[in-house]
Amino acid sequence: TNNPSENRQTLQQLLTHLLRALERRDPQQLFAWPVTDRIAPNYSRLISKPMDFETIRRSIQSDLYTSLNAFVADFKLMCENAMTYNQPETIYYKAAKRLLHAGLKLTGPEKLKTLLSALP
Ligand SMILES: COc1ccc(C(=O)NC2CCC2)cc1-c1cc(C(C)=O)n2cccnc12
Repeated sequence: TNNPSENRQTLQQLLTHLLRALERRDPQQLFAWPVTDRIAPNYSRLISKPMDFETIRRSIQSDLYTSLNAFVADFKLMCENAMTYNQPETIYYKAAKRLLHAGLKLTGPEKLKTLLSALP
């Protein structure tokens, strides 16, 4: 519809659905909350824009994302941060790589067509 508030609500519903689908692929909840310097030494010095699923959820709820692309950009940032800070042989790097590929498939044009066709 061309009703902005309806469109915003639909986008929020879509993003919340995608967020849940992505969170399911992080059963160990390694991406659920912000990484602290306590569990990852020097993290805040090395990673300039931290991102995690809880922060993404808050952004959806406060209408920070006005497009799917903005949501996907934060998701990719979250995965890329983990592949920057952690060495390739760590569980965090490997989990981030798997999550990134799963996420890009989920938000790719093919899958989105089916999702969008299911919307009201
Ligand atoms: C919210 O962040 C976390 C929360 C919990 C855990 C955790 O449960 N780690 C145990 C699984 C093997 C030790 C790890 C992390 C964690 C994420 C990350 C990321 C995402 O880089 N990380 C990097 C180094 C050390 N720990 C972590």
